[in-house]
This record gives sequence, C-alpha cells and structure tokens, in this order.
Amino acid sequence: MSNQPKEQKTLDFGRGPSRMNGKGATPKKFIGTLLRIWQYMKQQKIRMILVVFMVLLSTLFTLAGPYLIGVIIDDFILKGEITGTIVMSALLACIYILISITTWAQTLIMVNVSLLTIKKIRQELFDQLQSLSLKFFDKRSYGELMSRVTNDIDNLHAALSQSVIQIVSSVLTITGVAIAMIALNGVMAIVAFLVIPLMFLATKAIVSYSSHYFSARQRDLGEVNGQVEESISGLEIIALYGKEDDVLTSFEHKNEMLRTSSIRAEISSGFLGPVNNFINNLGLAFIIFTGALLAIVNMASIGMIASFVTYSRNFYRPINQLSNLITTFQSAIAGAERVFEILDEKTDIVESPSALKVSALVGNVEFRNVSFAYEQREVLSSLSFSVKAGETIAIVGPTGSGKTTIIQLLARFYDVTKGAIYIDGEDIRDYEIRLLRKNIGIVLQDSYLFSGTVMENIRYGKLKAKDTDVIEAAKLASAHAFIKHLPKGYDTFIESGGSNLSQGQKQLLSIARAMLANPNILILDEATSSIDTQTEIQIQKGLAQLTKGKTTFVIAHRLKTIEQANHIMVIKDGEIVEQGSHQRLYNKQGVYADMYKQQFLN
Ligand SMILES: Nc1ncnc2c1ncn2[C@@H]1O[C@H](COP(=O)(O)OP(=O)(O)OP(=O)(O)O)[C@@H](O)[C@H]1O
Repeated sequence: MSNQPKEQKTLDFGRGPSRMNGKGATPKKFIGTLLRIWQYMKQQKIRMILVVFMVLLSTLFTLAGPYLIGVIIDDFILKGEITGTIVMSALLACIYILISITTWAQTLIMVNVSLLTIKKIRQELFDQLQSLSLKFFDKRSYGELMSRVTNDIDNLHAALSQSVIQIVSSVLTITGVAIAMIALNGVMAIVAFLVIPLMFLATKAIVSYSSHYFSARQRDLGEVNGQVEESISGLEIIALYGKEDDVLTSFEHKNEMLRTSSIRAEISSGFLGPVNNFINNLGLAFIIFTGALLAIVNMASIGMIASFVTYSRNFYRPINQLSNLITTFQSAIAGAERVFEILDEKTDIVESPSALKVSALVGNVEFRNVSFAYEQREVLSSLSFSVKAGETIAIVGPTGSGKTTIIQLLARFYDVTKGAIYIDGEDIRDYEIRLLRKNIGIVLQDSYLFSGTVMENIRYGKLKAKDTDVIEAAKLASAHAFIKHLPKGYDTFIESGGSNLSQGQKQLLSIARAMLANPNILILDEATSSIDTQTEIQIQKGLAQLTKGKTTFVIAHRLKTIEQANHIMVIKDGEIVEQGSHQRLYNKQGVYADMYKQQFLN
C-alpha cells in the first residue's frame, strides 16, 4: 500500500507545516480564548474559591504590614516605648509568617487547579487527534502537532499555575492599598494615582506591539519541531539521497526564524518592565515631594509619610506585575489558541446520530458509482463493483492508480465524494464508525507495531484475549515458530515501530493480530519487498488460514499470487479497466494479460 503523501512530507523540507495562527491574536480573540480557558478552570470551583480566600488573607496581611510600621514609628519608637515596640515588632513578624503560609497554600492549590485543567485539555486534544480523519493529518506535520500537544500545553500550564494567583492577588492588593492610601491621606493618594493612566497607555502600546511576535514564536517553534520529527523519520532516505546538507540548510533557516521571532518577542515585551519602573519611580518622587510639602505645613507626620511610601511601592508593584503577566499570558494564549484550533477542527468523517449498531457484519460489499477526490484532484471515478461474503477480490493496477484509496474508503478513513459503499446492503456511513472498523481487518506489509511485548502486540487485535488465545492465533498465522526463537519468546519487547524485527516477521505478527480479531472483512496489502523464501511460505500459509471464509480485498503486486482470487479488478487512473477471473482476463489479452506476461518474463 503506498503512502505517497507521507513520503512527500518526509522529503519536502522546504514546504513546512501549515502556518496557522501566524497573525497574532486580536483583542477579541484574546478575550475569547481567555474565556474558553475559564470554562475549563471553573470546573474546579471549590479549589478556585479556596485560592481566592487564601489570596484575600495574604493580601490583608500584606496591607496590615505597612500600617503597623507607621504605628510602630509614630506611637512607640518616637515616644520611646521599648516594650510596646518589641510586642508590635513581634506582631509584625507573625504577620510576615502568615503571609508566607497563605502564599504557599494558594500556590499549592492553584498548581492543582492548573494541572487538572491541563489534564482535561490534553485529554480532549488527544481524543480529538484520534478522531480526526486522515485528511487533517495529510496537511500537517506530526512534529508540529506534537509541539501543540507538548510545548503549547506546557506554556499554558506555566501561565495558569502562576498567573491566576498573581492576577487575583494583584487586583485585591491594588484595591486594598488604594483604600488604605485614600484613608491615610487623600491628597497624596491622588498624586500616587496620577501615574496610572501613563502606565496603562505604555503597557497597552508595548503589549499590542509584541503580541504578534509571540504568536510567531509559537508557530516557528512548531515548525522547528516539525522538521526535527521529519528528519528523524526520514533519516534513512536523507542519508541514501545525500540530502544532509539540504536538510541542515532548511533547519538552519527555520531555527533562525525561531530565534528571530523569539528575540523580537523578548525585546519588545522586555521594554515593559523598565518603562513601568521609570513611571513608578516618577510617581514615588511626586509622592515624596507632596509629602514633604504637607509635612512643612504640619499636615503629615514622618510615620505617615513612611507608611505612604511603603503603600505606594505595594501599589505600583502589583500594577507592574499585572502588566508583566500580560506578556506571560500572551505566550500562553498564543499556545492555547493553537490547541483550541485543533479542538475546533471538525472531523469530516461524521457518525450519524442514528448509526446502526449491529454486532458483526457478514461481509457483502458493494461500491456503487464511487468517485473520490483528494482536495480538488479526482483519483477514483464512478467505480462500481461488488464482492459477495467470503469471496476474495484482488485489486491490481499500476502505481498511483487508486488501489490504496479504494480500501481507505472502505474503512472510512476518507468519505466518498460521490456514490456510496454498501456493506450488507447498508451505506457504510450509516454504521457506527467503531463497529465498521472493528469488522475490517487490515494486514499491511509494514503494519505498525507498538512498543510492547510480542504478546501485547498480537493482543491489540482483541484486548480481552487470553494468552492461550494469542498463542493459538500466532500458531494459525504461522508466526509461532519465529516467536519461539525470539530471545524471550512472546515476552520479547518490540521497539516502537518494530525496528528490531524483520519485514517478514512484522507481517507475520500483523497476520496473527488480525487472526485474533477475526473480522469478516479483510484487507491485505501484499508484500512487495523481498522476503526470504522460507518466510514467504510462512506468510502465504498464514494468509491462507486467515482469509478462509472471509471477504478479502487483496492489493496485489505479484499477479502470480492472486490467480485463485474469485475476482480480479484492474484499476488504471482511478477507473476499472478490466475485471473478471484470472483465466478470463488472461484470455482477453488486455492490460491484465500484458502485466502478467511482463512479470512472468521478469
Ligand atoms: N493523502 C493524499 N493526498 C493527496 N493525494 C493523494 C493522497 N494519497 C494518494 N494520493 C494520490 O491518489 C492517487 C492514488 O493513490 P493510491 O495510493 O490509491 O494509489 P495505489 O494504486 O495504491 O498506488 P501504489 O501501487 O503505489 O500503492 C495517486 O495519484 C496519489 O498521488
């Protein structure tokens, strides 16, 4: 079975993955994403209330500190009351201890909220990736998708676990300190507030300038990851074609783009701290100047000015924190948007709400006027044929003629563009997708093997099967003999992708897997790669056993092996050009006979 698009992906380093989300978040989108994150977080209501309570406590304690300092100076130190000073200082120490405890508690609870939120989003993302059709994956690189599942989600976690506390505590502190400042001295409070609009304008300008660099950074990171994944998957091909230099150049380019967008994001957002600091210090200078004037006319005491200066610092600090948080949030929101983009992706393989839930399909298959196009290009046109339950149909034809596409349509990895496919008289779109696929077994020449033992890999065909059933299936599939000779037999660990097994062994395992699953419809992709004669005999024996009494679609490359098929269908450019039994087609002296003779001569 060909996998042409994937191979293109592996080699097409210049193209890169889709450049979604490179424009930067609009304020509306930014707020929309925030609200969406909130929908997840509010599922942790009780924890969130606890966090707010803890933040409230720590803010109250933080506010009490400067007030006490003023009281200690004016009422105890300046009046020479030693005992009172000691008691009040001890109280101040207790308050600072309580600040630490409440801060620790709020962080702990918030990290939990964040982790639970992230777990839910990650789970939804994974479920969504499992349910999306191949069309979605055709257009994207796996590395770039991985980047969304890992980096973008991590960013969001980092932002949530810290930022929410900071936002709540900053808002509470700002409100509390503002009230305390007004109560302490109205004139000085007005002077302190004067610089706020200035800070707001500076923050707004810097944030809107840097926002699109953050989106670009997340996108470029995805591209870099995409290429790393492609380069590792295509290692052999790159080496065989001596493309190392091209790959390096392309990677250098993407890496440089990532550096550029990162540096731009950091530089532009880096202005925020110094600019706001400058404005804060300006505010402090005004406050001290006003305090001095008021002290001269006896309208302010030294202790009160000391309290006020401490309050002003406590007032500006959370404002600064809030504006700095926006930068952290920008990065997280850019990531969250990329995650939500996938969550919002509509799968084009939809299950009808009244989908049929029959337990097993018998296996009568009919293609009626089926056409199919990848994007715009039609690759199958008006195909009609039928296969009775238990029969074998062989599909032959030149490379790229549409053989693989036919079976991908049968398993509903794609939906037909026109016409319909029927199994047991029902349109396959009316069946539950899981049920449909459960009834179709696929044996590819390089079926995917997961990292795990041989036993686990065969059991993938039927998770509830006992060890004895697995071994029985392996025996019927003629895989038992080679498994016995593996270092740990059925407990031998298979590396991801089955890299420690030969092509033939992998195929024998996938036959055993299908044997265990025992579906009534089978799809076989006949091996093209050279396999030693002994293994070849084993595979043929296994396949013969597997396909007994099943509706079988064979994608045949070597015509010698399909002479016994009930029906042979020759496909060329997406159309059936000939069909019938081997003998009939051979006698016809057409395309099939030509292909057959050519292979025979070879
Ligand atoms: N995911 C895809 N996106 C776009 N075009 C595709 C995709 N998969 C296949 N094609 C195109 O559809 C046509 C049929 O491909 P298909 O894989 O069905 O051929 P095939 O007969 O199985 O080939 P082979 O014998 O080489 O395995 C080809 O022209 C191919 O380029």
